[in-house]
Amino acid sequence: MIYTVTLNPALDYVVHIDSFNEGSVIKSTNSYTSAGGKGINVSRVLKTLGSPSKALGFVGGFTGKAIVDAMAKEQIEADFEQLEGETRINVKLKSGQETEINGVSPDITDANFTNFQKKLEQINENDTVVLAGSVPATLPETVYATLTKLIHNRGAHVFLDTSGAGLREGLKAAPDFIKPNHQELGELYDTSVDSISDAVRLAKRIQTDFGVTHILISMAGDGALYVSGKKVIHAHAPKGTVINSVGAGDSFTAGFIHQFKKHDTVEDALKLAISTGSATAFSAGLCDRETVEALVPTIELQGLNEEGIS
Ligand SMILES: Nc1ncnc2c1ncn2[C@@H]1O[C@H](COP(=O)(O)OP(=O)(O)O)[C@@H](O)[C@H]1O
Ligand SMILES: O=P(O)(O)OC[C@H]1O[C@](O)(COP(=O)(O)O)[C@@H](O)[C@@H]1O
Repeated sequence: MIYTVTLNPALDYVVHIDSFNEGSVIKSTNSYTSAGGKGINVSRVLKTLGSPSKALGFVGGFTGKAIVDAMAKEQIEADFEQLEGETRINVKLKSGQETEINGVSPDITDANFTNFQKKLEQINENDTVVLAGSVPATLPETVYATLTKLIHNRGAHVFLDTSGAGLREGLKAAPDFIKPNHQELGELYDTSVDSISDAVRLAKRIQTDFGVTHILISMAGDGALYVSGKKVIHAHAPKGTVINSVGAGDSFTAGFIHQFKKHDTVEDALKLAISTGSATAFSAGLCDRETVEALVPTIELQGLNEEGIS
């Protein structure tokens, strides 16, 4: 079974405008809401690809109810801990450029967290648990390390997709898979990633410093890297018109796990990951299966040496 954990879900409010002028009244040309937050998006895309999953995390208020209703409508199993406050609204402004205003997370009490941890007792050996998204303000930065240890004790694998302090602390518990994007990777070592070889060098440092087995680095239009042991693979992203890249990273994660859980090669998993991420980037909302399947045969992989050179 695949579980997704979203500690900090969001109702995404996607607003299209012709141009953004600060201080003026702007009429949107199109807008919609979407149940979001990283683990929730992963569950939604897994469903599209044909993998069942169960979504765990915290929701509250009318925004939380909108998420619960959306999951039920899409027939995705979910078991969220209910909070007193309201799940945040994240505004995604599309004006040619993409601007994001992410809301404030509701409070999570000690009792809420204890109830949530009880839900993790259903996890069994060989399950995969995706821990994804930012750490809410009322939880400690070490929360992903705590959860990773707990999940490892139950014999399951952990896929961690987060950034900043949550990633830095989470790495200390050696999750099995991580997927920072190239900016998040740079932030981890207080540097910038300006080339594929920069990304490979830092991925190798993560191997040495934290002992993570499968390191995926997504790089938007530059595709993605997979680093494990001595293996280094660069997957090229297909060319296309980007309509909405919100959820592209989560779609990439879903594509990788869907294929990897079938015991296919990492090469096949990487091809599906790129196809799924790019299919979402080329779509108005999250991807559909036809768009993903059409991209798979177009994806090119390139083996690199440990310096990131072909
Ligand atoms: N401009 C783009 N062109 C083609 N594919 C893209 C583009 N942006 C994102 N993608 C696809 O989505 C995946 C994840 O994108 P990325 O922006 O790196 O993730 P995140 O949303 O986590 O920052 C990429 O590996 C790629 O497959
Ligand atoms: O938890 P975070 O890091 O604030 O991110 C939440 C946002 O990320 C998303 O999950 C999209 O993530 P990606 O674009 O990285 O796939 C949105 O649905 C949500 O608004």
